[in-house]
Amino acid sequence: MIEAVQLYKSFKRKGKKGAVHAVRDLSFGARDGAITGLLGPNGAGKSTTLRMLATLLVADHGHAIIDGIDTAKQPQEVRLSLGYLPHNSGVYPRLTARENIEYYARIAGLERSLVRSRTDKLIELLDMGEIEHRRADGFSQGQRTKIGLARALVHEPKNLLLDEPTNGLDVMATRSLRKIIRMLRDEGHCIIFSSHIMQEVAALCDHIAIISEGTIAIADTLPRILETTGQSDLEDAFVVAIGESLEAAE
Ligand SMILES: Nc1ncnc2c1ncn2[C@@H]1O[C@H](COP(=O)(O)OP(=O)(O)OP(=O)(O)O)[C@@H](O)[C@H]1O
Repeated sequence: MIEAVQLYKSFKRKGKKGAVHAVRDLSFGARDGAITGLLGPNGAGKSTTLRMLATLLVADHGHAIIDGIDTAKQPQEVRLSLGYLPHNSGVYPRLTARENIEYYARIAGLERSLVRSRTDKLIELLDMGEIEHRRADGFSQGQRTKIGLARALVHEPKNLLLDEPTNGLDVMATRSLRKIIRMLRDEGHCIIFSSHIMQEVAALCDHIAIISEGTIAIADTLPRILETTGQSDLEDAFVVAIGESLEAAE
């Protein structure tokens, strides 16, 4: 279970007055055994929110609670139960694809035999055989995303935070990813993924949190979001929810 409670995060602007209010008064929850989609336009605050949940950024105000633990107070403990795919996939260019994954598996404390078997499994699942022994320097966006995903998944974490996980993936890799995410959901994992792709979120998510200008415009199941906004598809509902949220903020 992941809860964001009234999170705020601002960034100072170098050499300028004022700050960018990336996230403001943002609250939502993500259940275990469910896929929660964080859906929002460019610059809405999705990555900033995920980075706070992943303990990489400290909120100015508010709390992020993961399985009852406050991420600001016990970040090390929280990290043990987290898999995180950052927006830029965070790949080490001098390591091969396999080395990138195995390195994370070792950091997560997996035994040597598990490091090998889990890495083998993910390389097969994500169809990475051809790049397994190549250095990541120069990899395409999709190839980097696959490494980032494998690293997020290798220790089979209870909670998964995926920042635009289909970024650069081809059709087959996207299908494999959906299969993996659904399988993990059915095993009881708590999964949050960010996206600005409506079809992807509508197809995969049990719960959707629409974010606009750093705050949650609406968070609910797809049928209830359609009902509340009086629309018949997610794209129209998204436009209505964001418009209402901006009006309320004025
Ligand atoms: N380190 C930073 N320094 C300054 N501004 C930042 C920083 N990180 C994020 N921002 C700003 O905060 C706002 C939210 O950014 P964020 O990356 O969280 O949005 P996003 O919803 O993930 O966007 P996208 O879909 O384009 O990736 C943006 O205006 C962005 O420019």
